[in-house]
Amino acid sequence: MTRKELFKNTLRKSVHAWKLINELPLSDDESLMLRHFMDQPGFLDLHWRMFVPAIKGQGTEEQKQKWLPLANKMQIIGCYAQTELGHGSNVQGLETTATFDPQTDQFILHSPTQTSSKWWPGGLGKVSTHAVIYARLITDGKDHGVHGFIVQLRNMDDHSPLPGITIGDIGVKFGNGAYNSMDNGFLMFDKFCIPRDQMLMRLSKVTREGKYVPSDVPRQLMYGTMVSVRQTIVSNASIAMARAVCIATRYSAVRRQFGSQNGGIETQVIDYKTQQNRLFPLLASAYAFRFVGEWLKWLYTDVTQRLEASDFATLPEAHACTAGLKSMTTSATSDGIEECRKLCGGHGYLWCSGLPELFAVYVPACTYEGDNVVLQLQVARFLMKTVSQLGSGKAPAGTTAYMGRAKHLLQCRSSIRKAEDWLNPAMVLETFEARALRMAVSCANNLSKFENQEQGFSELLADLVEAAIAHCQLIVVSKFIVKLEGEIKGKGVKNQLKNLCYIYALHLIHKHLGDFLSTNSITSEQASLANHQLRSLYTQVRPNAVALVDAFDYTDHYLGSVLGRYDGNVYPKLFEEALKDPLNDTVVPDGYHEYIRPLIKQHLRSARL
Ligand SMILES: CCCCC/C=C\C/C=C\C/C=C\C/C=C\C/C=C\CCC(=O)SCCNC(=O)CCNC(=O)[C@H](O)C(C)(C)COP(=O)(O)OP(=O)(O)OC[C@H]1O[C@@H](n2cnc3c(N)ncnc32)[C@H](O)[C@@H]1OP(=O)(O)O
Ligand SMILES: Cc1cc2nc3c(=O)[nH]c(=O)nc-3n(C[C@H](O)[C@H](O)[C@H](O)COP(=O)(O)OP(=O)(O)OC[C@H]3O[C@@H](n4cnc5c(N)ncnc54)[C@H](O)[C@@H]3O)c2cc1C
Repeated sequence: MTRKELFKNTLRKSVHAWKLINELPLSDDESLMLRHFMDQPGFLDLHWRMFVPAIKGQGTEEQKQKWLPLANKMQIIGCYAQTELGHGSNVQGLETTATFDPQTDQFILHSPTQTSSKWWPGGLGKVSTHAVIYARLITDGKDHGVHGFIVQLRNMDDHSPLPGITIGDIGVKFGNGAYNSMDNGFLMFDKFCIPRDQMLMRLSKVTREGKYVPSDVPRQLMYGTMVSVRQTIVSNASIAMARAVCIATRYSAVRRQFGSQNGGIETQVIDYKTQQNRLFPLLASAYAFRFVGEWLKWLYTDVTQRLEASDFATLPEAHACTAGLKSMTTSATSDGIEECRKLCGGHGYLWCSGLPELFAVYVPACTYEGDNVVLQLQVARFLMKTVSQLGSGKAPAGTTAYMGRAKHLLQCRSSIRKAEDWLNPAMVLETFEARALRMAVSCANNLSKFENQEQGFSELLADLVEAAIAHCQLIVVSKFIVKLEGEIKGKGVKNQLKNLCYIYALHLIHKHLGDFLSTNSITSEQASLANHQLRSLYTQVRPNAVALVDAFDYTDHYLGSVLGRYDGNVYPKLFEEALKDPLNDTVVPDGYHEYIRPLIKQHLRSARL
């Protein structure tokens, strides 16, 4: 499809989905499933996942009563317009202004520079009638920083932009199809006025007289919508990873190369240890991200309930966990999808493998909802704060509880003696805890050598990100282990999940061996025992690998992959797909008479001479 056709088709699908949700009707969870099966980014994502939650989280009761019924019935369509051409990560650096005018009781929204243009918001370019806009609030000449406002963008009769608003699509993005179904947009305000009651005022307020009343709750609650979406992105990572792994695993069982003597049957590529060493950790990651996603959903629900009761104690941890896990899982999933493409050899590069489009649509997850490095630095700040408070009497809680055992973890030596010890949950956990704590403490020690903490932080950014990643990996491993300790129906299933859990943990040890050795969390002998155990786990997973991806229960239609077909009938179907290509509509291609024939004839003439 052309971009215009793709966009229009996405509108058609979205509206059809909305009709089904209402007619059947579907619950929230079922609607989310429908979104997965629709399998295309579109304006509904931003309306439901960001616009509505922003009003719910930051609006007053009156604002919610006014706007939510309209939004819930989709009588208005909204998006989340925060990022600007000049600033995305640095939210405090946004330039759009919202200046209160006491004469008219309105805010005047203005884009003072080109870099202040809103740039990227999904659904903004062509669809949304409304947006939650983030802009600097100015009253009486004083800048109070960034706040949210509900703004109507387009005329409700003919969809034209309202006077004072310039709006459009930012252009084609990475890949053919992929995220191009979405109208990511730009927007400029030219002294555009909105009534005062359209500032989202649950947190802070501007009175009729123009007095700014600051929030009596943490201002970070303004970032709540991002926390909520980051949490869902972790579960989505599992879905995308599982999809790629399903394709690569099934195809690896079908594909045969080498290994035959005297023309006998060749080896299935899945039987090569190198293939297993690349594939099975990804299979394990798909399960690991699902379990950590379930846990994160619980954490998010818990913090939301606490916030409603004005208990803000767990907000920093919820922020660190959502930011860090969003970052870690999306980076691993993007890399994993690309690895799956390579695991499928040349055919993985074909569009009909399903992997190129999956990669193209998935990879912006490393950037949207917070650049992955920027988010790990938030985790690092949280960790540095936690380390600095050790010994102050305030015991670390939640995912940093292990730091409360700093004395032991800083000096303990791993008691792994034989390969099977690497299947001991307590020993594995302690190894990850020791590594994470030692990396964090080492950063904190290095930071303390700087007179200026911020300067030290800047200098040590790369080390801090590594420490943050180590902490996030510990969370994923620990939540997998907790899952195993819970109720799992069927001993066989439990055994398989156990294998995957230890593959996940041991492959991380192998991948980040430098961290584990340099922090003395393990010795090189213990590392080689881990490798030995990993190989043995691969052998145990091998007979069940296809069943473990079948368990994701993806239909062929959803997978959209010739290589990942359930029936394994890959080769005839590759031919069928090839023959569908428009280039094969004619035997002699368009352009033959114009370019190829004259070229060949010229050679023939010169040959005769
Ligand atoms: C192929 C398969 C896919 C299947 C998909 C299927 C279905 C999908 C279904 C649904 C889709 C679901 C979701 C997708 C929907 C939409 C996604 C699409 C588009 C994405 C939209 C966006 O990108 S919106 C824009 C997002 N922008 C960002 O994320 C900006 C990143 N920057 C920031 O967040 C912040 O500015 C910052 C955190 C980097 C720094 O903030 P700053 O104010 O400067 O703060 P600091 O000084 O550093 O810290 C101050 C203080 O605040 C704490 N803090 C910061 N953030 C938060 C927070 N969010 N919550 C709580 N606390 C926070 C920080 O820790 C500091 O604390 P201390 O003072 O105590 O240290
Ligand atoms: C597909 C897609 C959809 C989007 N949808 C929306 C939307 O609906 N609404 C919306 O408001 N926004 C949206 N965005 C914007 C998105 O949220 C931002 O692009 C994202 O937050 C990253 O910000 P940035 O582009 O400013 O990156 P930058 O911050 O400019 O990042 C550039 C580089 O600088 C590095 N960097 C930046 N700051 C630091 C630092 N402090 N320390 C170390 N390194 C640093 C980053 O790691 C990165 O390598 C979308 C983006 C994409 C790609």
